[in-house]
Amino acid sequence: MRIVKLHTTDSTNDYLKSLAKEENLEEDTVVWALEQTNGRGQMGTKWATEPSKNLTFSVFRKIQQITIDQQFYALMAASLAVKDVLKKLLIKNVAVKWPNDILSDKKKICGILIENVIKKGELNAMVIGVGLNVNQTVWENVPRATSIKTQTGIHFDLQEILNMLLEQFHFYVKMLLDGDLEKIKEDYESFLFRKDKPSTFLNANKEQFVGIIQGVTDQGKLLLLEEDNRINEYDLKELELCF
Ligand SMILES: O=C(O)CCCC[C@@H]1SC[C@@H]2NC(=O)N[C@@H]21
Repeated sequence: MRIVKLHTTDSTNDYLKSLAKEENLEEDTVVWALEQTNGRGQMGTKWATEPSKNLTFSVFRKIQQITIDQQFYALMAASLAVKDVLKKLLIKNVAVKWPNDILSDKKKICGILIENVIKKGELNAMVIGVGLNVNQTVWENVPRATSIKTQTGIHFDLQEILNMLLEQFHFYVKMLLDGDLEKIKEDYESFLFRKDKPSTFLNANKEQFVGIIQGVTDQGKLLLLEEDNRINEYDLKELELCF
């Protein structure tokens, strides 16, 4: 495995995507930056963290092994890898807030952003970007953020946590490649934040409604049991969970 360690870049996802366009990248090439000047999250959000304190990295994976239809499985696999590592570090109350926020004690500790690499006009690979809060303890204007240090009181070596994450990620990628998709989905669903509990959501018109999270579809839509006893599917643009 090749790890490209950078001091600063705009976004490790962008860096890895341009690297993939220029050269024939080997599987599992990792770009890790101590600082990102334009870190991005889902739905056009920003991912800004204190330089050198947290992990911001991206992993390259060929689409030949994980198809575009299975892209959500890569997100689930990455989420499970993060969850396992956090549990090994004795972080409490770890859950995934659908689709890509890993929480500890209801606060966000990690975000994952998967993007496609288009080469010569065709889908070539995916880039799995992970932002994990490790040693940062103070956030300005970021509500509900936490880190490994905040949760444990212990300062961790970033390289050590990265190695743990990559090892665990390979474990789940192997599960994917072995076709054990059901197990990945089952494990992901079992650690969904507020699963099986009545929760309040906002729809695209910002109207409140109540639903009970049942699980996810193969494409990553959220399944909600609603008051009329129907189970409806939602994508990220269509709803927001209220805490
Ligand atoms: O919370 C989210 O919506 C996802 C955040 C993903 C952040 C990571 S940090 C490494 C990689 N590079 C980026 O620009 N984003 C991802």
